[in-house]
Amino acid sequence: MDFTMSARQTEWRNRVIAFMDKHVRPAAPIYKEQDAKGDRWKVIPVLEDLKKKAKAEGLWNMFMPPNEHEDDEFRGAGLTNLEYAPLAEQMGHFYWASEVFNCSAPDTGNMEVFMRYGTKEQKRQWLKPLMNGEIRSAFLMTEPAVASSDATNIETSIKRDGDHYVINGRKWWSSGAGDPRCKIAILMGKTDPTAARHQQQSQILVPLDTPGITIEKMLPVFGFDDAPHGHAQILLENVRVPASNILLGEGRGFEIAQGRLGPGRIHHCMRTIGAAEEALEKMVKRLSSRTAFGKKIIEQSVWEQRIGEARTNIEMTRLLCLKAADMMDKVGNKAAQTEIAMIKVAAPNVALKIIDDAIQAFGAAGVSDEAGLAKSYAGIRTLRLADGPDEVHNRAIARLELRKYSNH
Ligand SMILES: Cc1cc2nc3c(=O)[nH]c(=O)nc-3n(C[C@H](O)[C@H](O)[C@H](O)COP(=O)(O)OP(=O)(O)OC[C@H]3O[C@@H](n4cnc5c(N)ncnc54)[C@H](O)[C@@H]3O)c2cc1C
Repeated sequence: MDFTMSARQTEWRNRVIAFMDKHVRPAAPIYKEQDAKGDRWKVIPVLEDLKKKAKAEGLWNMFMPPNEHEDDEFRGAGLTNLEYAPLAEQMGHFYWASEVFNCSAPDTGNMEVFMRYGTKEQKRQWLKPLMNGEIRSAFLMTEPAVASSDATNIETSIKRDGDHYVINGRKWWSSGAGDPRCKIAILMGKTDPTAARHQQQSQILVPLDTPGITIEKMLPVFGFDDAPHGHAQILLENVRVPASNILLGEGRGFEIAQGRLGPGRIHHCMRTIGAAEEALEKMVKRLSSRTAFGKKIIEQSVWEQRIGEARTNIEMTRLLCLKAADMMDKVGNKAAQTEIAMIKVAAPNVALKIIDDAIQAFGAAGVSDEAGLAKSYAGIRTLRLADGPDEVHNRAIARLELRKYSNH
């Protein structure tokens, strides 16, 4: 085991840190101001400016793994998961920063789907503008009517009709669908309800301007609308798309879902560690600057305990995250399943405790929008649900653990 960063990793990390310090951090108040002004569902100008700068510096599509298909037309930065991990962590210091580098969800997962499973034509039509940061995308799986953490429950129907498929159903928590640049959705639904459980579902491309699509409402997270990205509830009524929009073929939805979520989950975890670091820094600075009951608040031993635990937990979580990333590179996403599940549960829980302590350290300012902590808490809290709730991942971990002792 070698815990030192490679020269390449260090170089990329330093470049991202320099960009964050020089461009992103100073732009945070501008982002906040532009976000607050006027329409909620709009393009935020400072973000577009930052995207141009990042692209010009080659800090672009860094999440995209080395191109397995050797297709030059669709090549990202070519970093491994292990090389990308520390970069995503840096982006996680601001909830909107990953988009600056064209590394934000759900586009990253969707781009990987196009990369792995799309036809050349589908790649040209959708992957290219996504890679250029010109459009955005959504992933439509979860449904209000069923427990969607078990994806076999998904009910939206996808029926073949001549040269087309016709889609009917209601989706919700379709992240990113509020953005005016969001043009394409990857939808999961049932093509054959009579097939074997894991062969009933398929994934299909649905351009969001197709007739029959209605955004019924946007769903807030603890009162935050997460604009301009947002989370939509979408009704699909007799939505007709060409038969060629099906990905990989009928009944292969689960196979695609498996491929999609490995890297996507771990990107969230890496960014979550960045959010925890940001909260810890704010906590320490705030406590060092205020006095109560005759001494600096930070000198109260309870804060030493909280800060000590926070640092230890961040280090443990980062190591687990890097281990999962390394395994994905070396033995593949499937073999790294348990590590991915472990970090998927650990990262948000660790970060939430730290953010909660930081909120406490700020007093009442912590629960307002003054310190950015309330928004951070709300965002990270959703990660105990999004991409599957903690219980489902713990179940997978526990099952492997039980198997170890099944002979006894
Ligand atoms: C902010 C946010 C963004 C999201 N973005 C997207 C998106 O872009 N696209 C998309 O398709 N979905 C998205 N989701 C939806 C998310 O993936 C689902 O909410 C999640 O999979 C859980 O499904 P559910 O809400 O239907 O909960 P349910 O399946 O109804 O589960 C409810 C609860 O039951 C418990 N539970 C479930 N299974 C077990 C078990 N085996 N053992 C013990 N307890 C269990 C858990 O506590 C779970 O939280 C998003 C969600 C949020 C909050």
